[in-house]
Amino acid sequence: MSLLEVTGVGVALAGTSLLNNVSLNVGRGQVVSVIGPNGAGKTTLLRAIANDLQPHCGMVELAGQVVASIEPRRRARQMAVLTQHNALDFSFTGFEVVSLARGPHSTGAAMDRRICREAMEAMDVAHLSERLYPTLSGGEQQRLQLARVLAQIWRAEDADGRLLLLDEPVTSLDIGHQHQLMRAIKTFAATGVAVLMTVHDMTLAAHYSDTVVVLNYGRCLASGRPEAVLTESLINDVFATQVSIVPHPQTGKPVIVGC
Ligand SMILES: Nc1ncnc2c1ncn2[C@@H]1O[C@H](COP(=O)(O)OP(=O)(O)OP(=O)(O)O)[C@@H](O)[C@H]1O
Repeated sequence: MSLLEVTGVGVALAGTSLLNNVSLNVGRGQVVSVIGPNGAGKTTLLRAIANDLQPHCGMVELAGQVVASIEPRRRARQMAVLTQHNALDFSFTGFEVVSLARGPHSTGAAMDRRICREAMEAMDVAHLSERLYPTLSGGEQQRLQLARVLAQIWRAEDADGRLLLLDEPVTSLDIGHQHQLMRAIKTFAATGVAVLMTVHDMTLAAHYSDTVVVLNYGRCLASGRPEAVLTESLINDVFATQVSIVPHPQTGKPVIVGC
């Protein structure tokens, strides 16, 4: 059984169907990327999984338990969510922002500080500890928020069955930090965490994901290994564009080139 099991989920808001019969699985240690055009339903899917939206049908289970039925504080030790918008106008320091993640835990101040420092090092933001959050650049804020969600589910011994949900985590990041972040996510997943993220850059998704899920008009169109799913015909159809796919010179993984 996979750690995250989404089965036949449907979501409707304001009389409009936003997700229709969506199913997917993410196992421990796996990285799964959801791709699709603007408005396809990617954020809605993450919100339904995080219990932020109530599906009108279907089921979301984490480690065999219906997510909506998990006690909220326990759920916060198991599941961390990076949303697209993380506005914060308080003059918190970088370290204080990351420390917010340890609220659901009772691991003690010394351990919490250590975990926050380790998560900040993983996201290359240790040097921003004393900086005031509102004074940071967009990319620096993004990486700090990433450190916060990692710190929330950092240790396997704090929760059985950890899930990381990331909505467009590489937005605002330069190419160096995009790859550094994706490598850090892979390393983190390897500690037994299931990772589900939305990504617009299909080349990045192909390079770092075990599975790619294609969503359009709230429906799951394809799911599988990146090399199998990311074909020119599927991308051209779904995104109404013309792309070429060439193998990466070192890894052989698909590189998607728009024109
Ligand atoms: N509260 C709401 N009421 C009505 N429609 C909504 C609501 N929230 C989202 N939608 C619509 O649902 C659709 C899916 O939105 P969603 O944010 O999930 O798309 P997305 O795939 O994440 O898009 P993007 O790539 O642009 O971030 C969009 O057409 C959006 O306008």
